[in-house]
Amino acid sequence: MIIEVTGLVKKYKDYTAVNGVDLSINEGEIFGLLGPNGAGKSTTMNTLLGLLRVNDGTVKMFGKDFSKHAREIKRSVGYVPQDYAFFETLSAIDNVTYWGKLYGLRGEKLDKAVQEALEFTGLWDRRNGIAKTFSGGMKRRLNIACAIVHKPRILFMDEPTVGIDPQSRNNILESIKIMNQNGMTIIYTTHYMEEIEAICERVAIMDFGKVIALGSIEELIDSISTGNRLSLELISNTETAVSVIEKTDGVNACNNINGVLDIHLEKNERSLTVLLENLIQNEYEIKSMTMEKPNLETVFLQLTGKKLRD
Ligand SMILES: Nc1ncnc2c1ncn2[C@@H]1O[C@H](COP(=O)(O)OP(=O)(O)OP(=O)(O)O)[C@@H](O)[C@H]1O
Repeated sequence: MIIEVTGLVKKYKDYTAVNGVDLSINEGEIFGLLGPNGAGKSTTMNTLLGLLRVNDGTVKMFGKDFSKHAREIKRSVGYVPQDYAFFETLSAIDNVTYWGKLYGLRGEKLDKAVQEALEFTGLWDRRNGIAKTFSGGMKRRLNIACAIVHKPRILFMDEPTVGIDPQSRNNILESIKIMNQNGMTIIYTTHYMEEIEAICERVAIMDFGKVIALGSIEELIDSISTGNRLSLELISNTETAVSVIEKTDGVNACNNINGVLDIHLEKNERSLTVLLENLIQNEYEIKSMTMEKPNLETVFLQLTGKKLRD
């Protein structure tokens, strides 16, 4: 276990933003913190990083109590904040050098580390460019270069893809996988479930300052009772089909949405077969059909009754 958090509480005056969070993170994993805006992800991350004082609870990193060994622990930790952590008026190379120096690197070791961080983030060719002239994607990559120059063992990333185009986002997600393959443990917050599904092994889902579910993506999906969701278009008689479908074994709900039947199936391997057999027996003809498997959004919806991005 590289990080162990027990009973973490963080209050802002009377408001409890993190309310008794327990987390255990294994060395070498990409661990996701998923939750809607305001769930307490950033606050959790900032307390783990020692940037905010905790009101209660303990944090251990590398087996050591953070409150007693903060200085030593911080040398092996990197942080990519949601906001840009570089000077807009400095060049990329000057920014990364600045961060390298803050972590105690000097001389050739510093130069080599700066080059490696800029090469890794694809910014070496633009190293003399001034940060404020960079595109959103390049700025996000520069933020990462500043955070990894000292080669941390644990990297915290707080929504590092906010406000960038899909190509830059994929580029960043790919580089996270490479850093992880090279041995870095990564803690990643986002409110995009697709990002968690793309890179994380395990995820903690947060809502109102609490962890409401924790496990691998498969474990979380297996833990809910919701099955597949079917969108079905019939050639005719859509209205009468609703009651037939609703009465079919294995169907939880059926709604007619502008001529398309939105059907929620039970978590049962046979529910689709039974439904299709019933429709054919009743002489309904199918025009089109798409099926959506349960995902982390479904897990969140079942646990909280609301959507991740409401
Ligand atoms: N400095 C602060 N003072 C008072 N309240 C705060 C402060 N920072 C955060 N909060 C509140 O604490 C709660 C948790 O915020 P936090 O930023 O940790 O959530 P989050 O899950 O990271 O959300 P987001 O995805 O929007 O960053 C929110 O209700 C927020 O308004």
